[in-house]
Amino acid sequence: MRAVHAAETAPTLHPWPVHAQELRVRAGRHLAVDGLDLSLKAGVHGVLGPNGAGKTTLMRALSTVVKPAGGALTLLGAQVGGRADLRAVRRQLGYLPQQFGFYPRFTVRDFVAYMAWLKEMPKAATPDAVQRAIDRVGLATKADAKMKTLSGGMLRRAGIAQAIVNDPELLLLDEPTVGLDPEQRLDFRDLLRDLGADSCVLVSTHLVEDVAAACTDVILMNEGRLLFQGTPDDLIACGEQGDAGDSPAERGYSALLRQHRSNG
Ligand SMILES: Nc1ncnc2c1ncn2[C@@H]1O[C@H](COP(=O)(O)OP(=O)(O)OP(=O)(O)O)[C@@H](O)[C@H]1O
Repeated sequence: MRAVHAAETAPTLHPWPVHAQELRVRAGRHLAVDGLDLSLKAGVHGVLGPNGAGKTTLMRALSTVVKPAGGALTLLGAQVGGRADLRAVRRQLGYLPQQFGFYPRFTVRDFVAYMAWLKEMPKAATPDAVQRAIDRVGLATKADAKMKTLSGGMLRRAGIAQAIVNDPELLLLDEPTVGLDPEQRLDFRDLLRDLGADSCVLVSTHLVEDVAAACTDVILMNEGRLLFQGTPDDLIACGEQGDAGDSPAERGYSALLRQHRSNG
C-alpha cells in the first residue's frame, strides 16, 4: 500500500460538496435515479420520499459504491465516473448503509478502528478518533462489547460511529434512526446539528419530524427525481389543513406529493 502524505489527509472544504446534473443511477436493471439535479452545501440535508423513490440508490452513488449510469456527478470537487481515482474522495467520506456487515466477534472499538484503517487515517490519531466517535453516539459503556451482543439500536449507533470516525466532509446516513429509542433519537438530532456545522450531511429517513427538527434543508425525491428542495419552514408552508399527516411538516410532505401526482 502506498504511503499517505499529511497534505492528502488535510481537510479541504468545498463550497459544493455534492453537485449532480441529470444524474442517472441503476439499481439492478431499474433506473432508480433518473435525471436528478442536486447541489448541496455544508449542513444537514434530510432526504425524504416514498418507498422506491430512489433514496438508497442516490446514497449508494454518492458513497461511490455504484457508478452513475449517466449525467454528471462531482463529489468534493472530484468528478465521479469512468476510471476516476476516487481514493482521496473516499478518505473524506462517511457512509452508513441501510444494511451493513460486520465481524460479529469484533468489539465496537475494533469495528470502528477497522473503518478508520480502511479510510487510511493516520495510525497515531486513530485510537483517540475511535474513542471520540464511540462517545459521540453514546456507546462508551459498550466500547469493548462484541458486535454480536448489541441490540438493534446499539448496532445502528455503532454504524454511525464508524461513519463519523474520520470527521468526513461528506457524511451519508441511510435511515440512521431505525431502531433508536425516543431518547436516542433526540440525542441523535443534536449530533446531526453538530456534524452539519462544517460537513455536508445527508440523512435519508421516513421520519418527517426528524427532518423538520434537525435538518437545515429538505430534499424530497419521487420516482428518481428531485421534487422539492427547501428549508423545513418551506416544507411546512406547502401543507394545508386537509392534507394527510400528524404534524405541519408531514402535511407539507403529503401536499407536495399530492400536487405532483395530480399534475402528472
Ligand atoms: N437490485 C435491484 N434490482 C431491481 N430494482 C431495484 C433493485 N434495488 C432497488 N430497485 C428498485 O429501484 C427503486 C428505488 O429503490 P431505492 O431502494 O433506491 O428506493 P428508496 O427510496 O430507498 O426506498 P425505501 O424508502 O423503500 O428504502 C425501487 O423501485 C426498487 O424496487
